[in-house]
Amino acid sequence: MESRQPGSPSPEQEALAHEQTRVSAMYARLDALREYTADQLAAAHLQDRSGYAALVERESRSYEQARRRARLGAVEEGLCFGRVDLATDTETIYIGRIGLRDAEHETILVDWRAPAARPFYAATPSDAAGLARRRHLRVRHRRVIGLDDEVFDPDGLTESDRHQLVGEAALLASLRRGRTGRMADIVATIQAEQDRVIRARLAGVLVVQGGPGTGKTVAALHRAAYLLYTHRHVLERRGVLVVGPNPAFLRYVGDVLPSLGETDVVMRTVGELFPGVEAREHDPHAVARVKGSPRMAELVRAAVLDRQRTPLEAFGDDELRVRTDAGVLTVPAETAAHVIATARGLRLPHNAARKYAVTTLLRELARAESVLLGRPAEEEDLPFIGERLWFVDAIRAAIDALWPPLTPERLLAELFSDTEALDRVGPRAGLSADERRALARAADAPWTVEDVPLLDEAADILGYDDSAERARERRRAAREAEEERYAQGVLEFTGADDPLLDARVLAERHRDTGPGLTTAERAGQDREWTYGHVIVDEAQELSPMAWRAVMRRVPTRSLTVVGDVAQTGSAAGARSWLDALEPFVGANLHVERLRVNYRTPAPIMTAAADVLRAAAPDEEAPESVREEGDPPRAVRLTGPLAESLPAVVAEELRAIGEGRVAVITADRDVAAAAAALPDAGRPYAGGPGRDALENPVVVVTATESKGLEFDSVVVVEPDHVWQQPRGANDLYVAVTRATRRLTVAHSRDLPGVLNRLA
Ligand SMILES: Nc1ncnc2c1ncn2[C@@H]1O[C@H](COP(=O)(O)OP(=O)(O)OP(=O)(O)O)[C@@H](O)[C@H]1O
Repeated sequence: MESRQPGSPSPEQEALAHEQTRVSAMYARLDALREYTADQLAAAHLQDRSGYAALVERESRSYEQARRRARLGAVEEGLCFGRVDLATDTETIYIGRIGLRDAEHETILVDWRAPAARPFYAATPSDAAGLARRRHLRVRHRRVIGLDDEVFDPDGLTESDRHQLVGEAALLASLRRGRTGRMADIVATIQAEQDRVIRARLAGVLVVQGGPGTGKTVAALHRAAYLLYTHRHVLERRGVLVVGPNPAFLRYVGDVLPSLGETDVVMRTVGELFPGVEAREHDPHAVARVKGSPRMAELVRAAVLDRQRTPLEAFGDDELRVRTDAGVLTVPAETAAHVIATARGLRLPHNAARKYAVTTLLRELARAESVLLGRPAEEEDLPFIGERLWFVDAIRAAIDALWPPLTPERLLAELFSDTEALDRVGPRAGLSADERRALARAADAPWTVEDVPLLDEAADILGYDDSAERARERRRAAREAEEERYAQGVLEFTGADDPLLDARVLAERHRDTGPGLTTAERAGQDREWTYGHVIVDEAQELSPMAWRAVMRRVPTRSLTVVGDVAQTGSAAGARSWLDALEPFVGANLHVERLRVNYRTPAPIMTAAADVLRAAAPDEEAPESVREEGDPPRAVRLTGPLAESLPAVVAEELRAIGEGRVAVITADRDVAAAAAALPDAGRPYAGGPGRDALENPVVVVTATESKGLEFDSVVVVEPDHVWQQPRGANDLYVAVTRATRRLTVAHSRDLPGVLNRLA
């Protein structure tokens, strides 16, 4: 063994000092860049505003500088977290949240998404990816406080030694941290199987199937950041959409992308996909099953056809008769029926075909009027007379009865609140009497999450009356083309060769939408926006109708679909990925499986695996990365929850110290549990703006707990969860939310699948 002089630094101290020098240089460079960006931003603001060219140039500069400043601001903590030493030469590469070059343009830090950073994530003991060593740097407030090395040079290492080295220290340290109620990024510890998911190609459908805690969500979010970095030119303009299961979940994961410096992502629940409607409540299971069925597309189509009527269908009279001041105007039966049949045959959206129906019927009514008044009119005068007749209320009402202007909201509200209409239309979509009854509701009932895909479907079939808008649109397009040509000139003139900025982006940014509106904001407000890529999380919950709404937003079918068919809780959710996606993409799926559970320690996962066998016998339980942990326990509750539950929760709070406890219940018990714990957070009761998930104690139903995690979980009355419509799946979700401790608290007998805990 080498001897050291007393007081001289140990090899580890030397290594730390060496890395500190490098890291300090990176922060110095970061500070310099921040200062430079702030100066540039100030200069851009001071620029002369007069004239279009000056305005465009100013916009271009300040937008870009503001964006750069936001990125530089987001990377303070953990700027650099890794280093690789290549086996072939002496090169070392430092990996961080962003790439940095020093004043001489030498690379001092490589962005984690760049190809050069790949070996840091891809290297495993069996495939070193060209590395001699991988080093994790632990840096807190700009100080290097620790290093973990993995040596890939196999000489001198036994097989078991090598296995122990696989990034464990850094990974386990990060997994052991108490939960904060917000998901954090994992750039420093992405594992090889996750890296494959993150860097998969942009085109096509990637399905990521994995058990609870395998990092599907976190990998999907890193994939969004990776895609935006790698394909920025395509994706910046079209944006990326992330669809998540509920607002609390989106809030829970909402920090991850900004911490990676990415803000051009739209995050929505299915209930928010239709602009103007924000649905949060779900329909009961039986109703949700009907509304999610693909037959609903037929129903919506049939409902629209049902609103396109001949006079016989609308008034029970085969002639169209309208009483006006001049007398009764009559359109003969055959003519009226022909107009409606022709309008139907146009195969245009309902509101577009309406234009034909209205003008033609007005012309026929004008003809009837001229006959009635004994003033024969020339054929070419009829449209003008028709235009005048349009202002006669009775005429407008009669035409609306034959072919009304319809919004999606009006169509569905009128259909669902009219049992006769449901009975007329339902059978055409193959709905049974029971299913039709399930759809019936009051006209003013609030929209549910399950209604949103139906509204979207209706919008697609209805189109909207857009004649005035189209004329405006034509004028605007001409103006915009002119502005774009101008912006191109400005860019060439100013030599701003930023790949993030092209003439269209620049011109768009300058237009009436105002410079503040980002791609994400514009996309979020526009129902017909199509995205460059869509990521669907907890995708097993989507019904066939919800998939139709999602697919409409990504005609290129560039999708990442993330979920676990063993956790499906919703009535019309998926039991197999192929079944769910085949109608849209055929068998063209690339499936990646994640098999390691980073959340739940092995003792809890063993109990959960018993539940999984009932929920999805074909799925394998993921293997826990943490072997050790407190064994799950069962506690008998005596008396009402208000008396028995607080003590159990207090004990858990004591046991975990810093961290969060979740009380997870069946739907029927959630109110009683929340009442028993008045200080607990109820993330779903107070709307999305509240930070209830950050409360030390949270009360949620099993369904609401999907995608979330807590240090300690108390499942109350598991038998009630078990008895829910997809109870086995719900219970599986509930028992896999804990990172450290699991308790089942019960007064009724435990369901058999939890016998291990009895
Ligand atoms: N490579 C990693 N490094 C550090 N933490 C990780 C890593 N992978 C996953 N985790 C952590 O494991 C936990 C579970 O991840 P995540 O929520 O993404 O899993 P999931 O597969 O979506 O789970 P579920 O299906 O239960 O919702 C998170 O706290 C996440 O940060």
